[in-house]
Formats: sequence, C-alpha cells, structure tokens
Amino acid sequence: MSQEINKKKNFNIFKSHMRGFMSYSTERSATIKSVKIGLVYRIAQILLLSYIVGWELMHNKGYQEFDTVSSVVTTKVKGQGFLANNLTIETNLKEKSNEYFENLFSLKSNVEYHMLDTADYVIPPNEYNSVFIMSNFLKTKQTQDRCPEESTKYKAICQNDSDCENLGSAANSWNGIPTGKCIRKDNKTNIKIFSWCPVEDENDRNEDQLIRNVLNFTIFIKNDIEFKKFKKKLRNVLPYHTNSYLQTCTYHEEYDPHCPIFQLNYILSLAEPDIKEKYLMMIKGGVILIEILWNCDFDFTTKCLPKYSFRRFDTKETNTASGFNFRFANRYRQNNIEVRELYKAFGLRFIINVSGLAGKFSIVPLMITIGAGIGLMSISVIVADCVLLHCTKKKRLYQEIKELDVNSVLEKNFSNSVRL
Ligand SMILES: Nc1ncnc2c1ncn2[C@@H]1O[C@H](COP(=O)(O)OP(=O)(O)OP(=O)(O)O)[C@@H](O)[C@H]1O
Repeated sequence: MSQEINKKKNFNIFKSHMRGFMSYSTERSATIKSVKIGLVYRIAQILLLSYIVGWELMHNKGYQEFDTVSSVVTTKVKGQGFLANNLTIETNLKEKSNEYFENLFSLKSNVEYHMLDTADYVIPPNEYNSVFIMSNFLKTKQTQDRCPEESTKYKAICQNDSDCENLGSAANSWNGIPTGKCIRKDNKTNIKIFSWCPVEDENDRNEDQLIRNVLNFTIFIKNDIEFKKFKKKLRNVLPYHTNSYLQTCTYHEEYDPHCPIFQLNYILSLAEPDIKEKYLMMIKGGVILIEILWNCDFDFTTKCLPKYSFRRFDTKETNTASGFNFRFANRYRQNNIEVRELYKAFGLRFIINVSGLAGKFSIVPLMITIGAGIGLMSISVIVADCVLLHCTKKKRLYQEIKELDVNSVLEKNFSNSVRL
C-alpha cells in the first residue's frame, strides 16, 4: 500500500518538473501610465546614457585603440667639478645650517682647486636608463700588508692578543683576515689584519672629497620612443633643438618644459624640497626617479610631447644604512709593488622611468563601446521594474500582469463561455 503511495508521489513530482520544463515564457509589453514610474525610468536612462557617452566614450576614449610605449634612454652629463684642498668637514652635519652646506658645495676664491669632469664623476660612464653622479668620495691608497682594523668594525678593538680569539662571524664584515694579534697605532690598540693597507677610515673625512659645483651640472636625457601599433617614432629632442640651443637651454616646468637638458639643482629642488636634506643627499648619496610620461592622442595630430616629473626614491636621512654608496678601485704598480686607490663613492643615482599610452580612432573599439552601452541601457528597465513591482500601491496587480499565467487565463475564459 505504502509502495503505491510512494510511486504516485514520485510520478506527481516528475509531472510537475516536466510541466516546468515544458513551459515557455515570452516577452509581453505592458504600458503603465504613471508619472512616478515614468520619471524613475527616464532618470535611469539619462544617468546611463551620460555614463556611456561622458565616461566610456569621451573620458575613456572608447572610440580609440591604444598602444603602450617602447623606449630607449641615454644620458650625458656635463659640468666642471672642483675639489678644494685642506678643508675639513665637521661631523655633526644634522645640526648645521643651510648656509654651511651651501658653503661646502660652492666655489671659493681663496682655495686651490683640482678640476674633475664627466669622465671622473660619472660612474660607470654609460648605463641603461640610469646615471650615477659622484658628489663625494673617500679615497684610500693601499698595498697588500698587515695593519690595524678600522675601529668602527664590531669587536675590532682589543686589549691583548687573547681578545683576537673567538671572533665568530664578527669578522665577516671586516676589511681583511685577522692575524690573531693586536697592534697599537695612533693611541689605539686594534686587531691586526692581513689586508689592503691602510684600511679605509670613515672618520678621516676632508672637505676636499666633496665635489663642489655639483648643483650646476646638467644631464642631457635623450629619449627615443615608439608606438609599434601606430608605427610612430618620436623623441624628446625636438626639430627646433639645435646644438647651440641644447648647449644653452635648461629645463624649467614653466619657461622651457621641452628642453631635454636638466640642471641638477632644479631636479633636486623638485625631488627634495628640504634644502638641508638635499645637501645631506649629496654627502651621503641618494636615489632620484625621473619619470617621463608620453600620453599621446593621434586622432587629429601626429605630434606628442613628453612630461617630466622628479621624486626622491630612497628614504630620508636615518641613522642606519641611509644614503647610497659603493666602492671601486684604480690599480697600478709602483716600484714593482701592486698599489690600488680605493674609492668609496657617494652620490646621486638618477633612475629614468619612461611610461606612456597612445590612442587613435578605430571603428572596432567604437562598436564594442556602443554595443556594451546598449546592453547597459537595459538596466533602466530593471530599475523601473523594481520600483513598479515593489514600491507602488498597486504592486500586486502589476505583479499579476507582469507574470501572467496563460493557462489560468484560458481556464477562466473557458468557464465564462460555458456560463454564457
Ligand atoms: N649635459 C649637457 N649639458 C649641456 N649641453 C649638452 C649636454 N650634453 C650634450 N650637450 C650638448 O648637446 C648637443 C648634442 O649632444 P650630443 O651628445 O648629441 O652631441 P656631441 O657632439 O657628441 O656632444 P659633445 O661632444 O659636446 O659631448 C651638443 O652640442 C652637446 O654639447
């Protein structure tokens, strides 16, 4: 008995599923004369239309196809740097006034100078999308020998030879190999090492290691770009930029925004507005990003001009690991002994970053934007339907009209005709 009931139940479920599956809903148009619904519908239409035309078509240039920039950058630095003899820098730099720093880097009439040019202070001479200008350095003439380790190194100071044992990993950052002995020099007793001697001494810093006049150096940035899709090649050296023009112009945001020659002082004043920080950067080193932006619209013109911006990339002066420096050495033989001049170079690393996007009218993106816009317009119907079916007094009636069940109408009509 119960088996038969179950069978019947399953058959009924199957029948209702089949009825659902075998039904078809078709669109039906119903005109509702209501100011409120009409207003909601039109406002939704206007908003969508202004979004499609204003934002997608006009602002996002939905009628254009785009291409990103491919670029090559080369640089050339010019300017005369000077080393002044026998003047010392004071150590408490952070407490010094701006005038003190200005004095350090400016030229003075009463001192003897040693001149440096681009081949001396640009290291290495040529780099990809980057240039390093040395503004300060520490030079140590060295030979292979045994000498005291620098006092600032961890565990480098000793009292007697027994202190030279069990150094562990402390000696990893040292200048040479510990010999296991102490050595006394200049009223200090330090561990003796086998190394390039004498070792570099950070505390022995003279003003003559600062390169004066650095702020007046100029960088010529030659930037060639290409938008492959549009077969367009452009450069930041413009047709009216003659050699004599390039030798005299310097970039200025307002007065000469297209001159590709940049004065260091101008770049630094935009990248680091704090004057003291600017000078500390030249003493301890720093990194500056030069951004070149090519945003081009080739609809009505084939011309396009770059925009430059400058910002400091490294973190400002902190007590640990601030600044930017590296070492290099010049080697030669003197009296048949190998000698090297070790340079610890501090300076400004300029990184040049080129980005850009070009757009040009094309029928395909225009059609895609219009098609997507037409699709979006149906949202206005959804909004009006929502208000109609859920926020009006006659919502039940509207729901019935909207979701009309044809079978029930047919049944009603049939019973009416029978009655007649
Ligand atoms: N950093 C710079 N500051 C000022 N002028 C520059 C700078 N770099 C190049 N110039 C000048 O721009 C012009 C074009 O430079 P480019 O390097 O193409 O030619 P160049 O004849 O090899 O230059 P040069 O021999 O003077 O280094 C030259 O007149 C050059 O002197």
